[in-house]
Amino acid sequence: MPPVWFMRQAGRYLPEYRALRAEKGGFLNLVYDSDAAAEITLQPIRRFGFDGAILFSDILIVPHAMGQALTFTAGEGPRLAPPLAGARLESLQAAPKHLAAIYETVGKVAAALPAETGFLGFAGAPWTVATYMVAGEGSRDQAAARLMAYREPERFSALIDAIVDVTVEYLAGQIAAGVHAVQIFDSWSGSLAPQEFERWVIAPTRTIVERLKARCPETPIIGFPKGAGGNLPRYARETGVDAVGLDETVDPVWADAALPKGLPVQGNLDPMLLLAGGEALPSAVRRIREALSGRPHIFNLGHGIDKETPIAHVEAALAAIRKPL
Ligand SMILES: Cc1c2[nH]c(c1CCC(=O)O)Cc1[nH]c(c(CCC(=O)O)c1C)Cc1[nH]c(c(CCC(=O)O)c1C)Cc1[nH]c(c(C)c1CCC(=O)O)C2
Repeated sequence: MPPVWFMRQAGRYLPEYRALRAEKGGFLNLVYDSDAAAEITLQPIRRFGFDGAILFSDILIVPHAMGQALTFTAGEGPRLAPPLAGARLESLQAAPKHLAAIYETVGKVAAALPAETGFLGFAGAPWTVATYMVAGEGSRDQAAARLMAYREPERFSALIDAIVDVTVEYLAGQIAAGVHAVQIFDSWSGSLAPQEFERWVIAPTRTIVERLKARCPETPIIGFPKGAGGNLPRYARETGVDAVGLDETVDPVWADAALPKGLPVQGNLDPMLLLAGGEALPSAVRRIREALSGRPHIFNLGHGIDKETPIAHVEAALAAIRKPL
């Protein structure tokens, strides 16, 4: 049976998360309160016995540490101010002061986790983080960052380099504090033309992997280039990541044939099917497991769990994942 965890397993579909969030008054208060963040990291482990815990935090903590103001307003999504499209990059700093609380959370979780549970740290990939930093908010097509990359490639490159530097320190800090593996989320890798994918997804990811491997050679790195599609084999071969995450649009039979033999993969149940539930759920779980049975496979969703997902559907999926094939 494959080990299993779910992206966004610590979050709003859990009543115990919503209760703590209401008590503490907002998402960022939870992230920077290491007791609360450790508790939330552990909630899905207690309830479901996932094989992996993922640190409760957010990819936008890095831009926050670099000096952008970060707010999460209910119903609006995250905001970073000022947006970098118009601001001076010189205003950015590699200020680790925001990151100390995160390492404290890691230490608390590491001390409390059952011995058999893996512990994942994470960061956003430079491209995805830059899309938020440049626009100051989420966007459908990442137009602001794509434009900046074409119009001002040197300035954009300096931004990517700055994010790479902080991300290497941040991931090494999480590892030193006790995570066992790290995942690099490139949620918007699907919005780039091929050469741009090479330059802004593959190259900076490879730099992070090389620099992290030099410092923490034993720690596995999972790359998750969401939406990469046909670029996945190239990403797998050229970045040096130890495992690749597949989003729900990837046919696992194709991925098994196209990806390097023996490379561990993670994924890729559709979070919408988990939300819908029903008979199709166990059969989809089975198809994914069968397709990936010839290589190391970490079962996961193709993207984060939807906040409306019923607990019973998570339990049904886990039963199917834990059943012998
Ligand atoms: C793009 C991105 C973000 N954050 C993240 C990504 C990459 C993965 C992906 O593509 O989903 C990653 C992330 N965000 C969160 C985690 C925690 C660990 C986990 O359980 O997976 C992780 C790994 C908590 C969170 N991050 C956020 C919440 C919801 C906060 C709340 O309202 O309680 C949680 C639990 C908020 C967030 N954070 C972000 C957005 C766009 C939003 C608002 C939209 C949304 O709510 O889904 C940025």
